[in-house]
Amino acid sequence: HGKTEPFHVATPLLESWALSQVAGTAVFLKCENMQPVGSFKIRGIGHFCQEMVKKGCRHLVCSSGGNAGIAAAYVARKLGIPATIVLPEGTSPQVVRRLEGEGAEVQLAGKPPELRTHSPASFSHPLPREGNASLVRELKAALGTPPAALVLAVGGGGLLLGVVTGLVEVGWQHVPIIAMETRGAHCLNAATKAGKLVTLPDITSVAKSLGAKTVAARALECALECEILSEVVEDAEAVYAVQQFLDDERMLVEPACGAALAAVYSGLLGRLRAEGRLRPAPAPVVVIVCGGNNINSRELQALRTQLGQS
Ligand SMILES: COC[C@H](NCc1c(COP(=O)(O)O)cnc(C)c1O)C(=O)O
Repeated sequence: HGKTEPFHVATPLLESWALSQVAGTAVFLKCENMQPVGSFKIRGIGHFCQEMVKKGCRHLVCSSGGNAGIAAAYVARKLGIPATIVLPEGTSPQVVRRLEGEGAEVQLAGKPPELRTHSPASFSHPLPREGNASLVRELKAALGTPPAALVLAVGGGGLLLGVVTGLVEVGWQHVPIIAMETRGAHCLNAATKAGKLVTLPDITSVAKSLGAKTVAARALECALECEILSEVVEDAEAVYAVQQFLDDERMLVEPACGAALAAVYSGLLGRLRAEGRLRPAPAPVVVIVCGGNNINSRELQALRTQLGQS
């Protein structure tokens, strides 16, 4: 592997018959769950780590909810340098196992780590968003014409910022973005309502990967400047979407990703069109399936029981 080629793969843009039926419009899925690290994180963190190593970094340290950590550990292994990943208590055992499998040193922190401190997952740095912008270049290559809307999940706003950067780069800056959060991890929505950054007292959503208490300032600026619809779904809707997606497409993703899929499964897309907040267009709606490793069949069952869905 050349040191400068990106570590991410160009993921499939899957036309989903099932989700198109539910949404009543064409829905295409950008399958970032198929990245070698199980989520889109390889695009931003991977690019960031490569640049840091070029600048002489010899040890990657990343505090993470797990997915950014796996991406950093994967890149560190590929580049032949050590990695230390700081994780919150209660991270899924399979994430710890994968990190150790990648050769990383794992440190379990107390509360979910404040991601912005010393982690490449910090959302203020421009490199992760440049990496995430590669996703939109692939969409442009695959679709040619702009989608009717782009649906994505928001934690600290890194994915959102990367997508905005990519849309501007390919001349699709007018494509509406539907920015999905779960209640209890809705730092962007709270900020857009307040017109300024808001720090949530705690993360109470089961979608721990969306667990940034404060959204990146640049993401709030984007939400106020660009055509971004900030929407919040309940944990129950996100977990229901995970289950429906598993049955519809036979792929298992985290509740964080369920938040994006819930734009379809909760009927939100239809409501936005009915309210005229989303122009009905023949063009497809693209949902970014961000993936995530903090889930398995047993954990999904436990979540469904906890939320009274089984
Ligand atoms: C605690 O976790 C923060 C970060 N996950 C972020 C994340 C997001 C949100 O992306 P963001 O908006 O933070 O760029 C969405 N979907 C998935 C599957 C994610 O893992 C991490 O893994 O360290």
